[in-house]
Amino acid sequence: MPLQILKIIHHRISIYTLSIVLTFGVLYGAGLGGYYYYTHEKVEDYADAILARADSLIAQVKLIDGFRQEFAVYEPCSSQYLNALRKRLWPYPLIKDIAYVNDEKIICSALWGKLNAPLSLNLFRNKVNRGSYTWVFDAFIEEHITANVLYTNNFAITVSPFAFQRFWDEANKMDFDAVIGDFKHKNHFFMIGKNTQLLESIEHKQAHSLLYFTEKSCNRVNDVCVIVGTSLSLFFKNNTYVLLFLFSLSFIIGFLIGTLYINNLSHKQSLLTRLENAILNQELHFVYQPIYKVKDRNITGVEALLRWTDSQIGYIGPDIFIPLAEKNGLINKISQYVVEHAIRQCAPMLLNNDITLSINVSCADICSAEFREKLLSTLKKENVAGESIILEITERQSFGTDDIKQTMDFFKGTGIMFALDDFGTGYSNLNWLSLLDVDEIKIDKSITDSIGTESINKHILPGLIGMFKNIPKIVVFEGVETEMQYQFLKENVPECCVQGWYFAKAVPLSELRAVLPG
Ligand SMILES: Nc1nc2c(ncn2[C@@H]2O[C@@H]3COP(=O)(O)O[C@H]4[C@@H](O)[C@H](n5cnc6c(=O)[nH]c(N)nc65)O[C@@H]4COP(=O)(O)O[C@H]3[C@H]2O)c(=O)[nH]1
Repeated sequence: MPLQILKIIHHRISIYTLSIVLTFGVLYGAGLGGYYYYTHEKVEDYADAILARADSLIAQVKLIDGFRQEFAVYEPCSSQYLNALRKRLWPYPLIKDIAYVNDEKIICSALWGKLNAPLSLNLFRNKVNRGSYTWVFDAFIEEHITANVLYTNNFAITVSPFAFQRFWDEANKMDFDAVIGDFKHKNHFFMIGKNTQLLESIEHKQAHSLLYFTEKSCNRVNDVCVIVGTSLSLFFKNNTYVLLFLFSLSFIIGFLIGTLYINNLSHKQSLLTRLENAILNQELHFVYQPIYKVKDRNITGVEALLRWTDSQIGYIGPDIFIPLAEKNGLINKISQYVVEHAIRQCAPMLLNNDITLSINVSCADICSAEFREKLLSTLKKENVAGESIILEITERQSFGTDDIKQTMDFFKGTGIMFALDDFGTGYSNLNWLSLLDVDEIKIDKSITDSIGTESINKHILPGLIGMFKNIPKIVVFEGVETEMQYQFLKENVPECCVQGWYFAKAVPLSELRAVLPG
């Protein structure tokens, strides 16, 4: 296989690989963002739901506690007492039992009746005093039975072991951990999930984990806070479906982007190759647009404008192929082509008429020795005076003014003139005007367009006109399209020149000869 083809294949594979990898990166990042957002929302909802459950548990405990005086009328642990407890217990699903306590020992309860022996509440995991109440968490009741009990004096309320049961399912499914504690995180009451130790350490800043994030939901009135935490998985918890989906999507999108890029590249390359061939085969041609003195409508010069009609693509405007040539280092060839062909074509016309030929050149070219050589030799060969040529320059390639100044100095003795093109646009402005001693200023069509309109340029225009009156340069207004613009310029800038469709469009040389006297 020829080396060239191998290079192309290698280049294409690199583009596809890069495009797929980048797409995967973007999709992965977006997926991770979405996954984080989803988990975050879930964690928030989870914390809120647990808090709501804790709040209703506290509400139920408070309600039952409020019945204490009602039970006090009966002999403790009598059958009436126990009956009253059972009746009150019935409607509260989060409460398992109500008991009579004496000396921190359960004597009897709604569920167990009178106990054979008092049950001490002194074996527990955690004990928290809250005002006149005491919470005992995981109090030992019997083998394999523990309970969370709130007691005060002679009264104890046992929380249902199922009060937070449903939250365990979600904790297991989503890898959530939750701690229910007081507002200041001093006491932790209930724990849900497998990794609550890590959550507690992170919460108390004893441990750090980048991929573990926490959310809080608190109720200051009940002095309860629910803290939920979960670890983020960089690989979507190794969910093969998600990963496979991401890979496939990245492959498809990356492949499409790669193909689009390659197509675009080859289109540009083919356009460039075509342009190169067009220059080589001398297929580019010119049209010429006359420039008039506004006060008497006499033609003072013509501007050479390059045209390209490709045999396959058709007409391609200079606004497309000139920037393409500038970007790809072909503009010097174009400029030499323009100089050689336009001067040769116009030589007889320039000899027989007192007019100038304006040629568009790139700043980079006029500074090149090759271009200077070509221009001077063509002028000599065609016997055309330097005074007949105006080189139109713009700042499009942001070329340094120092080099241009040097070039202008170089051409000084030759009579060749310089025009600052597109004045008033981003490419050509007052800064350039002050730095370069040009012979002519070409006012951009956007400023001419503002004549008679309310645009900002209209307000700038009077100032510009005042300035042009005081500088000894030829001023050419480009793109004059209407009678009104013409009349305005004739009245306000009678010394200026004009160019535009109102007077004449750019035409082939044969048509131009018809309007010239000589
Ligand atoms: N709407 C409107 N347009 C008007 C009117 N009067 C003239 N024009 C157009 O305005 C452009 C004037 O040329 P430019 O400012 O030098 O701007 C030129 C110049 O920057 C560049 N260009 C054209 N020929 C050459 C060339 O030979 N060499 C280089 N380097 N650039 C060229 O391409 C640009 C566009 O050239 P064109 O498409 O020929 O467009 C020309 C011309 O056809 C008018 O009344 N109304």
